[in-house]
Amino acid sequence: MSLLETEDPRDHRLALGAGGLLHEFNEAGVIEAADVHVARRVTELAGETDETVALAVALAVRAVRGGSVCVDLTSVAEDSGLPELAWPATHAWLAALGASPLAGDPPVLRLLDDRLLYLDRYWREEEQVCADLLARPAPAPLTVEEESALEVALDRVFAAAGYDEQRAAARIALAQRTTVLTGGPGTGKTTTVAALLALLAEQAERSGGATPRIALAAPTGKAAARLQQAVEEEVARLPESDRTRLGTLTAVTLHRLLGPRPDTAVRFRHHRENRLPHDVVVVDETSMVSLTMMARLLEAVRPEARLLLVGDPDQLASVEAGAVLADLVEGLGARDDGRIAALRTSHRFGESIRRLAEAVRAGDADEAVALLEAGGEHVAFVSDPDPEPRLRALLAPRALDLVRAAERGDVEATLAILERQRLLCAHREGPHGVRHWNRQVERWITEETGEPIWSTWYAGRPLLVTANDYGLGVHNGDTGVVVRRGDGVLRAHVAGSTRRLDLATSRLGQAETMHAMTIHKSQGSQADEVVVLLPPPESRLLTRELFYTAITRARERVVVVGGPDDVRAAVTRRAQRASGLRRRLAQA
Ligand SMILES: Nc1ncnc2c1ncn2[C@@H]1O[C@H](COP(=O)(O)OP(=O)(O)OP(=O)(O)O)[C@@H](O)[C@H]1O
Repeated sequence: MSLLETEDPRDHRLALGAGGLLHEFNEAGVIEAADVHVARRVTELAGETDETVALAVALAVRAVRGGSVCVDLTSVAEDSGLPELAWPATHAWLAALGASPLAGDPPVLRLLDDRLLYLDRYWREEEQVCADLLARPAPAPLTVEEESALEVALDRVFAAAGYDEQRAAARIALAQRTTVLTGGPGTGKTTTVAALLALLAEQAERSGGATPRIALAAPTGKAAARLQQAVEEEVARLPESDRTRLGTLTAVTLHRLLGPRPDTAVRFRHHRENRLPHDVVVVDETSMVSLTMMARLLEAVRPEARLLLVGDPDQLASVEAGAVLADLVEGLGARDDGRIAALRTSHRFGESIRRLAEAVRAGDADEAVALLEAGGEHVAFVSDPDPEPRLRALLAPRALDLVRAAERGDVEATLAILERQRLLCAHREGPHGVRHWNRQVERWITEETGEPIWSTWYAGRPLLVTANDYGLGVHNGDTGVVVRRGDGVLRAHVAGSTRRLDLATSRLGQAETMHAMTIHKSQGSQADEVVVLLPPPESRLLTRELFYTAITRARERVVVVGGPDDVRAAVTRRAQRASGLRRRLAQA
């Protein structure tokens, strides 16, 4: 079977008129029409006639589409699953690339280590991220008095027993300008952040400085809202002196922090010449940050500001190219001058969810299947050949509760019901996809209420915002629900990153129904119960990172729907992303 299943000669993924190597690789499904077009255009403009170079350009473009920032020319034939194609010999290929005008000045293509081929933009972004990170100066070591004051302060902010791991993480973070704080769900990352902010505020006060300006940010509106709520809860547990020092903290999206510009989506108001004013910048859910966004963030943060990058490197990487958090953990972790602050003990999950997540993270398929089959209060496995009846029993009651509360006009109740459960799918389309299951849930609602759903907008329709609209104050990833107002009019209530919004349905341009959502879109959010619908083993989307991300969205219970083979395939397949960042960071 070819990679893109391009048996149909009219397939849009086949480039018309492509000849030679490009044609062969396009037809085999390794590259798509768009890759071919870019490769032909770029080589034509440069006067490059070597078709192995054109193929390399097409592969570099394809790599970015797949989330990698570069392509490894030494392994691409093997990785493609089609080594029998006419792949150029690596040595000759590298020589052709080295001699190509595309590698000239200004370069279009860049090679790292005679192995990794980049489009220039990503090469430069990687280089910049590496240079900016390593250029951040270490803070001055603490004096003896400061050390003993810190001990007292640590005893205060981590007053109870059982916080040794977090204490150690806070100490690492205080000794560095940039800290990567990692940990799975519920390992106390936010608790550590709150304590650390209190320690920094106290240090500033002790040294006679002003209260530090703190920025809290996350890649999506939903993640920012969660961050804000979690930090508020953890700050509320601190002694009054610390609470007073910290004041009110507000979390925003990274886009908002950097200042969006109407003319471009990849540049911001804050940059190297107009830095962010903050003394401390905390970024949560860093696994979702792309290479481009990390480059923009690092050039905007003042070199002497504290930067705390928080996240779980085992989760899915960003939608756009890069696997920055995992690269930072490995790259900085390999250096003598940068320490990763890692939290490992979960304080929130029921033991069974934690063990399942750990088995998946570690790639232990037997253990994952055994835990699912054993089941329990917090974990359930639906492996029936036709799961629909069990899914209906699981999902229809919540959907109906939503409709009833929305018809009553009870906004608080509908938004709370929304948080109770999520149906997560790997795909958008097909029998295991979001679209199919959204329709299915709507069908169940109709069957149970006897009232057909005629319109896109109905009371109890759960919403997922799919684009930022700064005018309205809604962000991609915000969730909401349609509620009937007292006068009968339907209104869209969206839980935005900083506030609730009550909008006319006609104003909410880009929103989808959210009875089901993709695992990718669920990143950065959680629900009490998560129902994960696994696609069949051959699905290329089904990876360990995807499955781990889905499971760890659950606060109290996870239901996995699929067969043992689907689970095994998910645990075994890795989401590989090519990048040179970890190598650059480790060796610079
Ligand atoms: N050392 C500890 N002992 C007991 N409970 C703790 C400890 N650390 C944190 N907690 C509690 O565990 C819960 C999870 O902590 P926290 O929110 O800080 O984790 P997190 O890593 O930020 O989670 P997530 O990434 O899932 O949001 C919170 O209710 C917190 O109060």
